[in-house]
Amino acid sequence: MATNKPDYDHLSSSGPKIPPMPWFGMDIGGTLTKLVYFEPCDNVATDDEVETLKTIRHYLTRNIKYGRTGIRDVFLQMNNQMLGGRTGSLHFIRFPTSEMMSFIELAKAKNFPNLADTICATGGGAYKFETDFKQEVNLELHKFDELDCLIKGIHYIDRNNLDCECYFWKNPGDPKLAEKTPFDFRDPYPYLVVNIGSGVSFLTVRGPSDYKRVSGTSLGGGTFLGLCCLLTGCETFEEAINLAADGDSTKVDKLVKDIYGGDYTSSKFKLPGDIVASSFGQMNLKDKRELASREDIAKATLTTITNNVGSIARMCAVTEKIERVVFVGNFLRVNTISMKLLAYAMEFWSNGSMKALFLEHEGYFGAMGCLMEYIRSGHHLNGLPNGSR
Ligand SMILES: Nc1ncnc2c1ncn2[C@@H]1O[C@H](COP(=O)(O)OP(=O)(O)OP(=O)(O)O)[C@@H](O)[C@H]1O
Ligand SMILES: CC(C)(CO)[C@@H](O)C(=O)NCCC(=O)O
Repeated sequence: MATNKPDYDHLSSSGPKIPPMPWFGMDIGGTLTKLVYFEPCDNVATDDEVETLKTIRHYLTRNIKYGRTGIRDVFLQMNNQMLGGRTGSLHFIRFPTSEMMSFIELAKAKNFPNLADTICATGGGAYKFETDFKQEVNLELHKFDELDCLIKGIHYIDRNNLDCECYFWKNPGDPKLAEKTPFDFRDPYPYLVVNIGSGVSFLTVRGPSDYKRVSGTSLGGGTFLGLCCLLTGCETFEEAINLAADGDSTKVDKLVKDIYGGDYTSSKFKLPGDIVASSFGQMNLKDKRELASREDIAKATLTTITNNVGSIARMCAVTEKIERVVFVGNFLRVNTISMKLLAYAMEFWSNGSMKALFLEHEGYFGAMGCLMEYIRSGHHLNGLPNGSR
């Protein structure tokens, strides 16, 4: 993807000795745990490897649902991938982090520690659950930094997805004309990446290994879901998004025109009447509260969080003199409302100079980067206590 020499050439067959199968990368986030699994299909496996792969196929890649809450995102599967000199498919799996103890129990029941003695993990849960993995299933968690993994994962997937990974929204403000459009991201630097998970991190990326976290906000995907559950009584992210899709946030928010009776136009300042002056600004009045439906409240919650993230992103981009802003994280899953809002807001507030970009594997980059770190580690991690590298 980059004009600069990429930093993952070491994943080719000429790199250091590759680690034993199975190859997993796990990102244990504040809300969701993401798992990327590389399944080789090149028929060069040893007998031991064949057995291991067979067992994993039985439990993992043969299924698309695991228990009540685990899901494999089949539509994101990447075939014909060359990693560490092997050819195979990348599988993408997620489950709520609140189910982690059940996952560990399941791994114990299915004798997973017989298949692997090392698991590479990133995200806050790699630290939080480290002793549980050790005590319950005798598995060493080898920890990698979540933002390093995020950037590595973005670069790998963008470069290697045979279908187009990166896209933008054409005419985002017009429901009839809005159109998802491929974007050529081969020469990406510099760009700002906005990772909207439970909380939000903002990073400037100026080269394959030249990046820094420039800002963050606690008002993120976790806030949207938490507030929506509190205010509407919904139970899941999908339900919250479906409610929002049928809602009208202007019943909840106070717009500029609710204050001015129209646009705010003076000799010095201009604000269109249709933009939000105060999120939830009508909800102090009993009669307005009675008129607002659950759908309206869900839409207002989604709009509030999205606009706030968009506004911080724009400020970071201005300060850092960057024009391309890449939004990732599972908050954007099945959430075209927020993507279009972000796309419209970035364009509108920057007078067309900034572009909002999105990536198909939105929440999986950390787990992908973690898998790459495992492969890069070669044999080094296996059998060594964590931290001895
Ligand atoms: N099935 C789902 N269940 C719960 N939240 C979901 C789901 N799908 C999308 N989301 C949204 O995605 C957010 C979590 O995103 P993501 O997985 O990228 O972050 P995380 O890694 O859990 O959090 P953090 O990086 O802050 O530790 C949730 O807060 C919610 O807004
Ligand atoms: C704590 C992390 C990095 C965990 O992924 C994320 O949730 C985040 O960036 N939260 C925002 C923290 C802040 O206010 O900067």
